[in-house]
Amino acid sequence: MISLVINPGSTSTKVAVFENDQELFGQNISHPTEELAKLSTIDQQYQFRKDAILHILKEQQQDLQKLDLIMSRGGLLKPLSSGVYQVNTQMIDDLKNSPRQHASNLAAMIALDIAEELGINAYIADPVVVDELQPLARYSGNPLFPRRSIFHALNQKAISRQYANDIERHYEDLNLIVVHMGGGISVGAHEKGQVVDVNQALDGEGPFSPERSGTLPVGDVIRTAFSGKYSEQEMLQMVVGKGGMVAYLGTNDAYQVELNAQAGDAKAMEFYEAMAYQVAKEIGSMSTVLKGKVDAILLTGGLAKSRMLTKLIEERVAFLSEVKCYPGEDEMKALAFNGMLLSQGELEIKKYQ
Ligand SMILES: Nc1ncnc2c1ncn2[C@@H]1O[C@H](COP(=O)(O)OP(=O)(O)OP(=O)(O)O)[C@@H](O)[C@H]1O
Ligand SMILES: CCCC(=O)O
Repeated sequence: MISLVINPGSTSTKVAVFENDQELFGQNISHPTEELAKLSTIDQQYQFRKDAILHILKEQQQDLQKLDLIMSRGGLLKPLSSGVYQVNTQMIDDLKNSPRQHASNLAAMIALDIAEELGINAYIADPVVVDELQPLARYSGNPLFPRRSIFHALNQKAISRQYANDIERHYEDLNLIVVHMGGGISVGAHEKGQVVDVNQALDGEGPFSPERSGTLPVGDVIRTAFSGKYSEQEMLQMVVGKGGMVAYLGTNDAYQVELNAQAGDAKAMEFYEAMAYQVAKEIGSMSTVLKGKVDAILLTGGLAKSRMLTKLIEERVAFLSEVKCYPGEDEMKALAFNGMLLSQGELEIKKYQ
């Protein structure tokens, strides 16, 4: 079974071709801040990402006719249970009308477009809106603003299962704190296979990240929003896209910031320390959700490739439990794996409605 896997992230587009769960070809296309800043509408983003994917496939002489199905990362749909869903027109309508924009909204649209041309099906798995929050986690502080579950569900679940497999236990028997650190950063409390609490990692709360502000002092934000100096769009961009590292240092490239820090740039170094500090605080907070019963803390995502960052985090949270790093993300393999199970009839296809 041959699958095409596509995953538009906030700072990159990943594309791969798998035979069952073995990667035949894979490429991570990075998108610098300046390049993304030119694309203001969802249509422009859609065309840009689709062109990037088709260009790479052509350049690598990948034969699209041999594909059996397309797996893609899910977007900002309504809250859903964990699983695999066939892309349908209802899903595309909801993605197009989503009140929040996010790169992952494009995945199913691009997947369906390519799939229809080839006469095959497209699916999403564990979208960012997987919601397993416990009732107490839904309180914010005002009933107008319930807390929501928007996070890197696909990678957090895949890494958790990989860890469980590594220690020969079942995911459903473990309490884990999983930290995905990419363009956005999510910290999930996994209690016996359910993500019972997680920061709303898109435009809600939690640590700042390469391109997001995370939690901000809310009174100051309201006063700034009503100051007349900024449009709604500009305020939202302060939170997603132009927040965090982009706001402080003007780039979403943490690797470059790390090189600068190592070369003696004190501002870059302090920024890195502050990012680790905020991530560690969020981990501490999630440890109380699990009442201190934490089997392991798992660090994953592009930023987990940085030994410097993971060491800074580890030195603050190692007292809680073992800390393990799974650098990069396993989202592509997780999507391909779901595709393989589907083709073998071992997985239920959920209907999006
Ligand atoms: N070796 C490294 N050291 C430090 N940072 C790194 C390294 N490799 C990648 N990064 C950083 O990781 C970030 C990208 O991570 P990732 O690819 O997981 O994000 P994404 O997929 O675009 O976004 P998201 O995961 O939120 O959907 C970038 O800031 C990149 O510079
Ligand atoms: C939080 C939603 C997923 C992402 O940041 O890319």
